[in-house]
Amino acid sequence: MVFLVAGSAWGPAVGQWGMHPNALLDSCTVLLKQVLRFDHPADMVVSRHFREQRLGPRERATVAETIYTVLRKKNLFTYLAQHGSGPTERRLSILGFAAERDFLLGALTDQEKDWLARCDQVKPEDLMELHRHNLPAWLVEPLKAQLGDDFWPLVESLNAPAGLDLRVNTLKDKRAEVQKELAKAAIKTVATPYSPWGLRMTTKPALNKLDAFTRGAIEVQDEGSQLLALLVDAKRGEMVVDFCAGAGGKTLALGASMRNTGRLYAFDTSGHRLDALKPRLARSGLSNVHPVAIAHERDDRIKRLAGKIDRVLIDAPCSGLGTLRRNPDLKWRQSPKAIEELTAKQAAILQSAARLLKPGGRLVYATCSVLRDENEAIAQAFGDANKDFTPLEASDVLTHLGVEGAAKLCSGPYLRLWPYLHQTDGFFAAVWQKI
Ligand SMILES: C[S@@+](CC[C@H](N)C(=O)[O-])C[C@H]1O[C@@H](n2cnc3c(N)ncnc32)[C@H](O)[C@@H]1O
Repeated sequence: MVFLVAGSAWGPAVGQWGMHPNALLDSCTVLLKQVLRFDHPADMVVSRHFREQRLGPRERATVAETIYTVLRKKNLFTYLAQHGSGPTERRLSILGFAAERDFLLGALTDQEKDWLARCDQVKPEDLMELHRHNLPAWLVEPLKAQLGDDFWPLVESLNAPAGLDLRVNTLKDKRAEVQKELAKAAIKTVATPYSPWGLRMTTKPALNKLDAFTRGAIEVQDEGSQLLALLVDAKRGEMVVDFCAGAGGKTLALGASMRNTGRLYAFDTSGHRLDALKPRLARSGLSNVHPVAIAHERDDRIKRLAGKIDRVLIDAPCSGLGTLRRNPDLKWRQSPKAIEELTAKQAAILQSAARLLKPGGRLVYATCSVLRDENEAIAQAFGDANKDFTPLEASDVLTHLGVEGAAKLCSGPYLRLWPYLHQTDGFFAAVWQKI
């Protein structure tokens, strides 16, 4: 049957196993039970499990991919699991088990084998829509209304694993040189089609021991994220604010774009996330970055900088629904109420951060959500209420920066990236100039 994943493109390689299949299936079952409580992000729960359990790299890859496959296909697998026997989480783990079928069969009872063979006979056309799109009901209507015929291509892309992009730190090296260096370490990459800083990998090797990584020449960053930083077009000697800097993915790109000159404030309400920026900053060679933990978006420190800043990026807290390829648990952890709270927060942050800009300055509002409520609706309301901000066409900005085919990345005045069209996560950005 087409739904079961027995080793995906990113799954573990064929070879010797260090564990009996039943022990591995048990490990998946125990972990899945914890993940499906949805009280913490899945990646955190998986990492904790790996710290507590001794598993080899291949077994870890299988367990992680099994969990993520179940999260991606939860509606379908829950439906199929109704008809089997034994604990639900074990049946879900069997359906998502990310290794060769023969290995899995070594762990199954005769009853389970029969049930799995029956699952294999199920055809997509026999299934209800909810078992094919694997989305929560509340998310289906807004996406269908927005996407029309593109709903199914989007769903398929969101339910597939994501690739892996690197950003080359151009303060340290040129992209072509880093590409050659990686090729010598047998890591094949291609230049990203739109970002001038990006390399797309065709495999997922461990990077953190590579010299290019430890000397700060590369960072893992989706091409879409790179394009958000590019839209800011931060220049030498400027005063720039990354308002929701988090662990600094975009801060590092902005700092390099400023050639390590001027002053770049990295604000965030989470001191913990800003702490994660520090080792990345140390590797990057940037000394123009000033991380500041703020209490909220109206913090006094923001008032003091009002009217003084050349460029502000707001990479707003959002539902993350554009990143379902990497974080499939988010579709189960978000809710209409959470989106409503987020949109209120997004509007408040945008309004407050806009005060920082000096006349002629540039404001970029961005999210990694695919929902209109978090994107166009926020940008539209801000534009209507702030006539001292002129909207800029994102495609003009990117074309001016040398991005070929920039119009294909945009919808109306906005940047709108989609996994099924651009092989990036789903991203949105709106750009204004302060009059
Ligand atoms: C999308 S994440 C940022 C990701 C980051 N820019 C990157 O590229 O890695 C949003 C961030 O907004 C922060 N945040 C939430 N509320 C905020 C507020 N009122 N003011 C500033 N930052 C806030 C969160 O802590 C979170 O780190």
